[in-house]
Amino acid sequence: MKTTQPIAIIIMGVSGSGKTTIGELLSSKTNIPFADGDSFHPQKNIDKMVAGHPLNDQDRLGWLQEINKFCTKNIKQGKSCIVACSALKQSYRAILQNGIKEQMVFVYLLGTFELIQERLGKRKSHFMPASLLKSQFEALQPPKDAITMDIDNTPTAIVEKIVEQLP
Ligand SMILES: Nc1ncnc2c1ncn2[C@@H]1O[C@H](COP(=O)(O)OP(=O)(O)OP(=O)(O)O)[C@@H](O)[C@H]1O
Ligand SMILES: O=C(O)[C@H](O)[C@@H](O)[C@H](O)[C@H](O)CO
Repeated sequence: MKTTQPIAIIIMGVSGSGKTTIGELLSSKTNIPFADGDSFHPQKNIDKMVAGHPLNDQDRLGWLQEINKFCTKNIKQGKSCIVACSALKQSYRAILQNGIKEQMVFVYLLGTFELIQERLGKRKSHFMPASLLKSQFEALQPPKDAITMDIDNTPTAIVEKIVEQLP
């Protein structure tokens, strides 16, 4: 990292792409605090996903606004933050960036359906069912202006590459 200005780093990608894993490791390497976007969901969103139903734009709106508020608060206080958030559509990323576009950096975790399905199959104790992966890929609009990382690599190697590319 080169910048001395505060930045909000959003680790994005479909469920199971590794946002929490990579976000936590990046946090330990950079000393920038990590927050999991999952913890900003209202209970009704969690219940819906647990029941096997994908969220729609309306369900995600308030959640994305909360994450934008959290990032804005940090930036205003002069602090950087790392947040894991699927941020699947361009319109969602616009909500996240509202008022802090220049200070927000997206890191996109790119992987195949097959690889992620396999990882989700092995993951223990998480509310998000693997059956929702197809809907995640259907909603996904890959970003053009993100630091893009192939997830078919070790977390350590991925995080090293992210650190090299951060502004
Ligand atoms: N680079 C990697 N190599 C191998 N396994 C990985 C890698 N990244 C993540 N995993 C594993 O894949 C699973 C999914 O990762 P993780 O929970 O971090 O994804 P996520 O994007 O945060 O998921 P969700 O959006 O559902 O919260 C976990 O079991 C994790 O240990
Ligand atoms: O956008 C969405 O459909 C959801 O927010 C999910 O992606 C979850 O937040 C989470 O990442 C799953 O664990």
